[in-house]
Amino acid sequence: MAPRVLISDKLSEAAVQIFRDRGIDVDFQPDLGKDKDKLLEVIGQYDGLAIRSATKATEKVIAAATNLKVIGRAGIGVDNVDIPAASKKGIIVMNTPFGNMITTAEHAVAMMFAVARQIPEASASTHAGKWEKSRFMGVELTGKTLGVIGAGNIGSIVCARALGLKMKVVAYDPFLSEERATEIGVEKVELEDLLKRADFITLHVPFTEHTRNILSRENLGKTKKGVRIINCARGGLVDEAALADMLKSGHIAGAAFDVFAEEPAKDNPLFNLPNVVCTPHLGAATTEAQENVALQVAEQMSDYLLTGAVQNALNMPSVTAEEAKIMGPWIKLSGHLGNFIGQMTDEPITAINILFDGEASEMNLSALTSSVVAGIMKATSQDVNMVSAPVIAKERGIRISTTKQDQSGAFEGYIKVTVVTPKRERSIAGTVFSDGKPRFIQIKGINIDAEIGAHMVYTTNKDQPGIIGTLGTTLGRNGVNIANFTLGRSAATGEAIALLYIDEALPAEAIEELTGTGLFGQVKPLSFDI
Ligand SMILES: NC(=O)c1ccc[n+]([C@@H]2O[C@H](COP(=O)([O-])OP(=O)(O)OC[C@H]3O[C@@H](n4cnc5c(N)ncnc54)[C@H](O)[C@@H]3O)[C@@H](O)[C@H]2O)c1
Ligand SMILES: O=C(O)[C@H](O)COP(=O)(O)O
Repeated sequence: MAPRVLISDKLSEAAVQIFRDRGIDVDFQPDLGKDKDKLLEVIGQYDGLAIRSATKATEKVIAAATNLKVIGRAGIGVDNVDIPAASKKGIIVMNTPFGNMITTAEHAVAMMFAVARQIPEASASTHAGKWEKSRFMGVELTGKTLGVIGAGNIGSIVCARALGLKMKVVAYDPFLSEERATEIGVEKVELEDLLKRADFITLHVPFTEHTRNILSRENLGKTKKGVRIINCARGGLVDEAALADMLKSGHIAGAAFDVFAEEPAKDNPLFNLPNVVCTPHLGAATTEAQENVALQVAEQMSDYLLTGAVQNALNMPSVTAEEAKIMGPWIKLSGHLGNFIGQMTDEPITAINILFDGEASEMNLSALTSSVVAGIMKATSQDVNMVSAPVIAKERGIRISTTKQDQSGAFEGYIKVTVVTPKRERSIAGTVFSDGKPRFIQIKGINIDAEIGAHMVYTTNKDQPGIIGTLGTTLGRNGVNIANFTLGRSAATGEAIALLYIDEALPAEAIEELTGTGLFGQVKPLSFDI
């Protein structure tokens, strides 16, 4: 059955066409996101949810989304999505980080001009037939200092435009390197310095616990008299009440805001103050940007739902469609290795160490690691996947470490997983043969060559004659057909292991019989999601 996607915000209809062309069953209901109850009622039917900022993908919505695999944000900000809740449920959250950045940067620059020359008020006055030529005295931008808070995708475009306008640009961004600052032609400064020096301040940071109220009353008080403030990033970055007070006192000369602490903004301290320019979150509202983000989100969501390729996800490493094809068998192998250990382990796991050798070490290790961890967790919970497993592991305090090497002799590459519990360490290694089939090649340091089947049995015993016969006759007597039988032994410890791939699950009677012989240390039935 084709995957089903709900578009619950006003996306360009270009997205609908992409989904249809890719064979996805799409429901375009652009106003549904505003109706919380309706969204809760229908969300369970969909594999994908495509949104902008009006739909709130809250914990409650995510809990009701019993089939949801991906949330696609046609835009940048994902503060309307409960990402931890989505991750825990194994739902990928992706955005389109580049599709509207130029448009939004242009809006910030337009707002800077608007507030410098009081264009909206002058326009309203002229429309009213007043011709107030002497009322609207502005300031030039040339030679003025622009303080940019956050020099990422949008901030750095604003910097480039401002330099073109012959402004001096200083940027505060703790994650901006000196090299990058030089490359984009700005002076990297501390926030205090920016506040003191800027004639215009523009914000381009995400809304996080660190950036909330970054322009607090205290920080606004440190600004240069006559400063103008532009916010086209997120509401909540500036203390609106403090800003209103300082606009009234004349310390701050103007403000241009596209985003507000509460949206839709109906009643805001900044409304109706002179020289405050407001737009209703229009930063991304151009035909070009809306086409870009709609096309991108539809392509990304379709790729994920149809091929497993992951692009621009916020809670999962990226895997291209090409990588997904090449890595497919290795991702399967990683899952099986994890799942073997998960099924063998009945104590709390404290650490997972993964060694990637040769060919495997050149792949997307984050994706392979997530698959190992998901495989381990799947042994105890069916609902876990590559998105949720690392989150659950972190919650349980499991340390995950990875190592790369290139030493394989017999194989082009392999993966070895070692799991540590308070009592012991357990390890298994596997590879992918040229036929694309994953194999187990080592358990407990003992070499084997085992095909992986849906039903298997793992046994350990003292290396002595008669074991193969006992296994064969017991399984035969219980009507179990053996598809593949692999043995391995350690000369050092005198221990032997067997891994059997069988046609159906091992009945309890067979396990009892084998255990009753006293020949086996362990008789463990296993199952794998092939
Ligand atoms: N108004 C709109 O319609 C609209 C449209 C698109 C994006 N946005 C918003 O614009 C903002 C910027 O988007 P972007 O795509 O440039 O993001 P980005 O991730 O590319 O850049 C954000 C920058 O902020 C920096 N940063 C993070 N924490 C910081 C801190 N505490 N202090 C200073 N800098 C910090 C980061 O290092 C990064 O360089 C986001 O809030 C986004 O939601 C708004
Ligand atoms: O984060 C974004 O991409 C912008 O805030 C745009 O939001 P919108 O899609 O609701 O216009």
